Amino acid sequence: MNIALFGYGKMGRMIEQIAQDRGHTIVAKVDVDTKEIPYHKMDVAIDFSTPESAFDNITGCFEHKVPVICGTTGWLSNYDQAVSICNKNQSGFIYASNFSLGVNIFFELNSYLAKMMSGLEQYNVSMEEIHHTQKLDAPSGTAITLAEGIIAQSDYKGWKLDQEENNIIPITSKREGMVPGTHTISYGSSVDSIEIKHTAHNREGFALGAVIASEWIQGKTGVFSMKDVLNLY
Ligand SMILES: NC(=O)C1=CN([C@@H]2O[C@H](COP(=O)(O)OP(=O)(O)OC[C@H]3O[C@@H](n4cnc5c(N)ncnc54)[C@H](OP(=O)(O)O)[C@@H]3O)[C@@H](O)[C@H]2O)C=CC1
Ligand SMILES: O=C(O)C1=N[C@H](C(=O)O)C[C@H](O)C1
Repeated sequence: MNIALFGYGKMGRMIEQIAQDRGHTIVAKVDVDTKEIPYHKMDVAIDFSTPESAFDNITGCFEHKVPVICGTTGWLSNYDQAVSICNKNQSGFIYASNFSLGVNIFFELNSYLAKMMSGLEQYNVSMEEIHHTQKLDAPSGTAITLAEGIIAQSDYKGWKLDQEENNIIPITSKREGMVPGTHTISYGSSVDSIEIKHTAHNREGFALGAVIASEWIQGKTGVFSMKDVLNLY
């Protein structure tokens, strides 16, 4: 498979390594200075760039019918527009706030726990995410997906960063050293607490998931999620 990398930073480099190990070829590394983007060479584009550049990168690919796997976070106010450009051009698209198998299992666990806890008024939920100091967005995309998972199963109406309000999930974002990504969800009452936590030890899981998604989307048109790729129940 011929892969183009949009963004060749920490994730782009890790994806290159894993993709080559799985027999794929990197045909382009696109960054802000790239003058001519060789869409005709690409079977798939993988975007791990920046919140500011992701939308233009992705939609440029759709206009050339190149399917896109996007892991960039912090640009989702334009997600619906990206979906309609994908559909209009009969291209393929998977966005995931987190491509790792472990986090996608954690998403399911989070929904299940939220369903069990809904209606138990003695418990309040809160979330903490910790990432490296170079991260541009807060809260993390993964924390937003986790909050959306809780909201779908409960009476919580939304989430807010560093703010306690009725029916709102408070999210705390910490930036420390080189932390690849740690997410904790806590339900607290006056007598006890329940916590679930996912800790990434490195970026390999994210990168492998993105390459597996790229393999999966070959020959497909439409908009999919990692749930489709991993076939989790
Ligand atoms: N979904 C998931 O599983 C994961 C998502 N992420 C997300 O992926 C994104 C990238 O993360 P990470 O690799 O750690 O970040 P990095 O900052 O290490 O890499 C981003 C790269 O994008 C480049 N870039 C800047 N502008 C453009 C442009 N217009 N087109 C293409 N590339 C551009 C940057 O170049 P320069 O440095 O020259 O500006 C940089 O090399 C983030 O949004 C992060 O949250 C990260 C890990 C997992
Ligand atoms: O920026 C990162 O590093 C990460 N970003 C994603 C997010 O915002 O959730 C995924 C992972 O946690 C690492």
